[in-house]
Order: sequence, then C-alpha cells, then structure tokens
Amino acid sequence: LVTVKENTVIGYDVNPYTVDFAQKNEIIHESSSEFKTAVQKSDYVILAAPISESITLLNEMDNMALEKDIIVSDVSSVKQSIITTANRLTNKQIAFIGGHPMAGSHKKGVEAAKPHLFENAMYVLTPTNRSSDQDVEELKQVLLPTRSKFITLNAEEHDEMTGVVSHFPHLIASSLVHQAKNWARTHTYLPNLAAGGFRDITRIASSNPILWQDIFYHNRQKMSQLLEEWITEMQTLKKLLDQNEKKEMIHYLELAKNYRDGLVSADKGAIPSYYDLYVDIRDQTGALANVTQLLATHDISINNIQILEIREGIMGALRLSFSTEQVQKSSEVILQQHGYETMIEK
Ligand SMILES: NC(=O)C1=CN([C@@H]2O[C@H](COP(=O)(O)OP(=O)(O)OC[C@H]3O[C@@H](n4cnc5c(N)ncnc54)[C@H](O)[C@@H]3O)[C@@H](O)[C@H]2O)C=CC1
Ligand SMILES: O=C(O)C(=O)Cc1ccc(O)cc1
Repeated sequence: LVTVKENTVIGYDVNPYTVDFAQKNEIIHESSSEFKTAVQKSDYVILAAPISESITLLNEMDNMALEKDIIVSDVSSVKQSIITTANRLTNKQIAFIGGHPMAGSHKKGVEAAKPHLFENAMYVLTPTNRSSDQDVEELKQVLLPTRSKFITLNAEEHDEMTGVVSHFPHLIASSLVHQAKNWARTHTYLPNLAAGGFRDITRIASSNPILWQDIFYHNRQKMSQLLEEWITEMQTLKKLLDQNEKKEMIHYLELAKNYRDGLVSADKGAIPSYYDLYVDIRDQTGALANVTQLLATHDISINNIQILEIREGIMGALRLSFSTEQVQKSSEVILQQHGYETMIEK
C-alpha cells in the first residue's frame, strides 16, 4: 500500500485481483501495476505484504532512483528482521520507521479490510537509525485517521512481547486442534462436544498458515524460548495433577483468572478492538432475526455475532461485536427499548 501527500492512496499488490477489489470498494484512490512507479510517485510508503516479501520490497527500494525524500513503514508482525534490513539501507532518501498495528483477524485478503479495524488498537512504531524524531511525528500524523494508539518500542522488546501474547498463543491454538483431531480418530462424537471454550481458544488456528509460518520463522528464537518455558510449566502442572495438589491448583487457576480478568477492558491496552454486547435470548432462529433486523433498521452494522451456549428451549446469549464504543452503546439502548436484556462486560 502506498500513499502520496494530497491524501491520495495508491495501491499496489502482486495479485491484480487485490488491487482491483480495493479500487472497486474505494479502499484506495488509485492503483499501480508496478511497485517502482507507485513508490516514485509517493511521499509515504507502507509495506503490508508477508514479512519476507516486505523485506525484499524494502531492499528493492534501496536501489530505486527517487526524486524526493520518502518515509517508509511496514505492518510486519515481527520487527527485528525488517529493522535490521532498514538499518543497512544505503539510499539516503529513505527514512524507515517500523510499524505494527495490533489489530486484525484470522481472515486473509483484501476482503477482510474494515474502515475501523485499527480504531483504539495499539500501533507499535519502531524507529531506526534511518529515521529522525521528526520523521516519526510525520508518520504519526499520516496514521492519525486510523485512530489507533501509538507506542514506541525497539524491535527486541516488541518481538519479545508479541511473541508472548500473539505468536506463541497461535502455536498453542494449533496444537490444541491437533490434539482434538487425533482423539477424534477413536472418538468420532468428539467434535460435537467442542463447546464455546474450545472454539474461543482455537479461533486463531483458522488463520492463514503461510503468514503464520513466516511470523514464527522471523521470531524463531523467542518462539523456541517460549516453547521451552511452556514445556517446563506443563511439567509443573502435570505434577500438581498427578499428586492431587488441590490448593496449589486452585491457586494457579486463581492467579490466571485474576490476571486475565484485568486484561478484558479495551482501554487497559489489551488487544481487543471490538466492542461486545451480550443479549439474552430465548430461541435461536427468532431472536437472531429480530435482533439483526432491529439493528439494521437503525443502520447499525454488526461486525460479528456469536451464539453462546444455546440449546433448544433454553435461555442463551448472543455476543454482538461492534467496531466502536458509540455503536455498542446505541445498540444497547435500542435493544433495551425493545425489551431485550443486555450486558456490556466491564
Ligand atoms: N492478519 C493480521 O491480523 C495482521 C497481519 N499483520 C501483518 O500484515 C502483513 C500482511 O498480512 P495480511 O494482511 O494478514 O496478509 P494477506 O495475505 O491478507 O495480505 C498480504 C498481501 O500481500 C500481497 N503480496 C504478497 N507478496 C507481495 C509482493 N512481493 N509485492 C506486493 N504484494 C505482495 C498478497 O498478494 C496479499 O494481497 C504481514 O506482514 C503480517 O505479519 C499485522 C497485523 C495484523
Ligand atoms: O486474529 C486475531 O485476533 C489476532 O490476533 C490478529 C493479529 C494477527 C497478527 C498480528 O500481528 C496482530 C494481530
């Protein structure tokens, strides 16, 4: 993705379908079929390809003849490798600042783009020896409309922290799915018993495998260290179980619960970029149709709907996710006015 100064966004992608889709859906103003042409027209460039590809593109830019100075950034989930590349650039006209918006989903492709995707999300910026404080401020101004919250981190601390809260959980989610798959060979009814908990913890296992292999590869040292720590932790847990250490187990679960409960609120800096509203419902089909229609008549669009723990004839709940707090609050008012019981997690 490439932007030029007069608020014009030029899009470039190796896949022409992506550029075409982006233009038809007004995600970009202009398109380019050649990376070099797009770069040469631009004041700011944001590389949003898989990490290894963004590194290649940055190296390509180093050899380009540019008529003006440009600020280049990226969105790669791992920072060290691209920052190392940036620190070695020789083209004096390029100022590089690493970027990583902590928002997204398990979906891939341009179709997953959303105008409010980055709103309230943390956006990590990683300055390099190829950027000044003024360049960082200028980039922030360009990114201001995303309404994300900027934080400056160096590559090492970024990769350590995202390793813990983003990359490593992915590996665990996939391994849990593998475990279930193996057990399902001998227990064919198993998938029917997979309740909300299993779905919650494994959602990210449905992400794009090529992208995640690339993330694991670029953060392989941290991943390996985390895996080692995890194995030790699992061995400790196994001991607690085998020796029926009740108190210790309750203590372990309590500590995790307390810490996790403190992470829920969006403004405490945790990752959620959605605003959830829970609605009590009696039956699935009728309630789903009523709730969605009611909100649609008020021009409210729902980002995601999940049916929680519902069985025929028994009260259940819908989890509606919205992209802004304002829409979440107005949906609550509308639904309450129509007799629905609602809840927003504090
Ligand atoms: N998926 C997510 O939730 C998040 C992803 N990221 C980072 O964003 C980057 C892109 O990830 P996604 O958007 O999920 O992947 P994606 O697969 O949806 O999009 C990547 C795009 O890059 C294009 N591409 C690949 N090689 C290219 C090249 N050499 N030149 C031009 N275009 C090329 C592909 O055709 C595709 O349209 C990655 O670096 C990832 O680490 C960062 C935050 C969140
Ligand atoms: O699917 C999810 O919930 C995510 O965690 C999205 C995500 C994927 C990659 C990132 O580098 C940052 C955020």
